[in-house]
Amino acid sequence: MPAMLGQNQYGKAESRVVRITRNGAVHHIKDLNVSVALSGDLTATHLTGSNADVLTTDATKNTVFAFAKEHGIASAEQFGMRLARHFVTSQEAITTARIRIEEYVWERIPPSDTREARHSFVRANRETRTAQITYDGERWQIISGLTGLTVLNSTDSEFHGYVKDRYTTLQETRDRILATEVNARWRHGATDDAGVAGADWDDVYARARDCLLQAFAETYSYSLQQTLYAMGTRVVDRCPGIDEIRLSLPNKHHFLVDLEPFGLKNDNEVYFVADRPYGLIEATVLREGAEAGLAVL
Ligand SMILES: O=c1[nH]c(=O)c2[nH]c(=O)[nH]c2[nH]1
Repeated sequence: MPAMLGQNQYGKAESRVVRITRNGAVHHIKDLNVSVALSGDLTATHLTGSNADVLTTDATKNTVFAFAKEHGIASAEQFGMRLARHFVTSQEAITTARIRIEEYVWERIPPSDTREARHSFVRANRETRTAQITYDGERWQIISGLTGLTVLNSTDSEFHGYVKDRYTTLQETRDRILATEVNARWRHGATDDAGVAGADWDDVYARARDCLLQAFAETYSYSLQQTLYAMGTRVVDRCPGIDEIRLSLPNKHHFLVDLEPFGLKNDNEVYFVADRPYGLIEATVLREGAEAGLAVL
């Protein structure tokens, strides 16, 4: 029996689109991972190599970004329906469109004072809390921390004035998204039995976490390095039990999508989220006079 073509589909998987809607100074964010799969009468392209009925996967990705600009994202369901309808009704060969969407939910970071929460967010799934305890029969070393605390500022971040060598292509920016996944380890200063006996570890954790979030939200940033230092300093200043903190912050780059080819203006609204490579910014912040004791993460 000769071979024959069975079920087939194609499209662009995992377009990461972030749509910011600006309501004055108060911003709203939608963050989706969109996968498009189209099917229909695509026998010719598989059997003969003719691409006459092939809408490129590149165009399906562009449609996701252009629709985010033109129509906004009210809900993943509504956005997916709009896309699916578009592909099926605009392409004669396409009879079925399957749009899979993961939505990453963001919550506002509450300010430490009475100001309104405007443009700083924390990813809704909780981080992982970590602890490392070392004891030699006399002295304790307690290192606590967290990984995977994902945060984003949709404005109040600039990056310019850096070295421009032969290989520098990055454009300077006065308004960008600053996003990172906070990985932190902090060392408690008390090392004897008396010092650790009364410690409320949950309370210290909650305070350190709050300090990290609030410093991230409240720092007008000229680099992730500067934001990192502000976050570490806030922890050392406000948590008297903590002598040292090491932060490892991947820069989760959000690039503006060029919508000009579709006759659309991108007014800092539609971003492409790159997952790799990423900048990795790391530093330790120490209480003055304390000895460095944290190994590099
Ligand atoms: O905050 C930043 N720091 C950098 O060192 C850097 N390098 C880069 O390409 N983008 C950024 N952003």
